[in-house]
Amino acid sequence: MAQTGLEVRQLYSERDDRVLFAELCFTLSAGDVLQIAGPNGSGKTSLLRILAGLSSRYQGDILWHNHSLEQQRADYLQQLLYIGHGAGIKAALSPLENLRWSCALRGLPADDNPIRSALAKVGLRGFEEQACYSLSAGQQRRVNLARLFCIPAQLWILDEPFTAIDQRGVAEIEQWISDFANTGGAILLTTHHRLMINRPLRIIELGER
Ligand SMILES: Nc1ncnc2c1ncn2[C@@H]1O[C@H](COP(=O)(O)OP(=O)(O)OP(=O)(O)O)[C@@H](O)[C@H]1O
Repeated sequence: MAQTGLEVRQLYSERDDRVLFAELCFTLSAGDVLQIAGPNGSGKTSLLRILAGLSSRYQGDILWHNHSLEQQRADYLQQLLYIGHGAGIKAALSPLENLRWSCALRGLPADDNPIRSALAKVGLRGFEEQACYSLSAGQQRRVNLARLFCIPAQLWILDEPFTAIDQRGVAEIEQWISDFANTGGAILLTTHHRLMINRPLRIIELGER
């Protein structure tokens, strides 16, 4: 049976005296894909930032492999790959340099080969050493997404991964999500796009009235 990865119990968060979500409960195990849906401003990014350990604006419990996040924050962050909805890169650096930083921050060995492969996988072969400010919005997004392929993780948390991505790229990302889940990864994501993946998809709707 799949090990319970992430468990959220009775999560509550508010912003400016407005409740974003309350009594939110779910589990996310190996192979699961969970979409957080809801209208603009309903709290999707807020929830993902909480689960990525970037915000403490919540009440309730978050468990990773049955232990509270506080007890094993370092281990959790090492197993987690969070891609926020911003570009998430340094514009003055090249894709290669950006990813070297990301890998170094994760304590991965300095080796350009997996980084170059990751950049090729996201369609950036030939752009490895060009400053990111000279890349298009979609290409910059792809630099950030390349982290999916050079940083090992058990859990992907992806905030609007399809932003600025062309139609073919959208289908590719859907395939990456399916592949990651098929190999035992767990994925939590937000998107306004109707996901087409060959895995069972669970959806939690925030801001339901
Ligand atoms: N930095 C901030 N300061 C003050 N309020 C904020 C901040 N970030 C978000 N909020 C508020 O929190 C609420 C939830 O925002 P959040 O970004 O989580 O929504 P969302 O569901 O991700 O929206 P979208 O679909 O537009 O990305 C909104 O009402 C927003 O105004």
